[in-house]
Amino acid sequence: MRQRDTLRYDQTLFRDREVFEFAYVPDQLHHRDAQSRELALLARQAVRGGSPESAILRGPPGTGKTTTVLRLFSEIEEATQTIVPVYVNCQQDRTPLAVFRCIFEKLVGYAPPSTGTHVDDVLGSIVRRLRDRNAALLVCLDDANYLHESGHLNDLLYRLLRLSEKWDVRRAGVFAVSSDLALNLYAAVDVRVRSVFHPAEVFFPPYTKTEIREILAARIRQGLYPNVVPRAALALITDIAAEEEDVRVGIDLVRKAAVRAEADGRRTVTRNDVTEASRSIIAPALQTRAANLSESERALLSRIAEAARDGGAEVTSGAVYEAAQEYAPIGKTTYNARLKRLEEAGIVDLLLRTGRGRTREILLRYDPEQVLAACGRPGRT
Ligand SMILES: Nc1ncnc2c1ncn2[C@@H]1O[C@H](COP(=O)(O)OP(=O)(O)OP(=O)(O)O)[C@@H](O)[C@H]1O
Repeated sequence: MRQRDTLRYDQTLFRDREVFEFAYVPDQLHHRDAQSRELALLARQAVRGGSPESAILRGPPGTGKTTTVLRLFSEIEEATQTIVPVYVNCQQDRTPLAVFRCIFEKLVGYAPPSTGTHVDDVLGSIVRRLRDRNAALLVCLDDANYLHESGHLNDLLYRLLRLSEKWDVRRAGVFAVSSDLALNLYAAVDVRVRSVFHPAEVFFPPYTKTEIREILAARIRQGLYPNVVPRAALALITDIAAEEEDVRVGIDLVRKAAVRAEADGRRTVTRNDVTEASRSIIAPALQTRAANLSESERALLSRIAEAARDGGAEVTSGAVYEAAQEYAPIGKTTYNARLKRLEEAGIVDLLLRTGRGRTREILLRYDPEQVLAACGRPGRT
């Protein structure tokens, strides 16, 4: 009986909840073939006694950088013992000692003593293990920008990449990951390091809307029972994730919407579940957009959000103008210019309605409470 493929009323909507966990690495990555191939090629240089090559992985948040590396690392681990892939989260481990402790733990199988350990002692143990196994290190420094910020990037890279010269082991490879597009990690290291660090640059562009939909659909197939997320709900989730330019937002929305439906005893997710779930998701794009507005534009946006929150469905330009006058009188031209700015900023849509007289309807693209929070005002208490 195909029990796992059918859903009974007393069952959960989830086939596998782990599929929606933050640390989940899918077996198959979509739309990252080029990057996966390039990184595999760099790692492969270590086969037959060589050393892995280094790379800098750049791309905005949620473009699959970490997942692509972790996927490759688990394939390497299955395939060979002569490359030792080590993943380090530099947001957590920001000093050379902390990073070398991670490497030690991976090689030895347990953590070094937590106090009184000097970096050279840890390094000594690492080198002995590498020699015993005739293995080469391949270290992923995820969020390497934190190492740069803490002032340790140079020192760490220097020690790591010079290991081979000093101790006669195979040269390590480094995959340095950064989602800070304004930071050029290679330019940030000094000449001493550059003499040993020759990274390839691997770029991860934002996913298109179609790509986001395909990634989400695959995740849904894996983690939920069939037909739990109908087409219309997936379309809305895709719209929101594409607007945020972050597939992670979409994955989180699927999980939250399914949890809502499940709690209600329903077998399918509705668009309303998605809208409700989206309220609890931080909207990074909205935050940035609101932060770029002037004080007076934000004040106007707050009036619109209050009207949408309190007044029901339709918010007209005329009504908001009246409400705005109560706070600080402004002329029609200034008002219209500010309204236009809000539209250009991608926070509202202005809809001209013709009929009896011409009315302009203001449609908020985000939940009113979220808009108020982004404007720095408390929401409904
Ligand atoms: N191509 C893909 N196929 C399947 N899932 C993906 C893909 N790309 C990203 N994901 C999923 O999206 C989420 C975010 O991906 P990931 O953490 O790898 O992004 P990132 O670029 O490292 O982000 P950040 O810079 O914020 O750390 C993860 O849950 C991951 O599983």
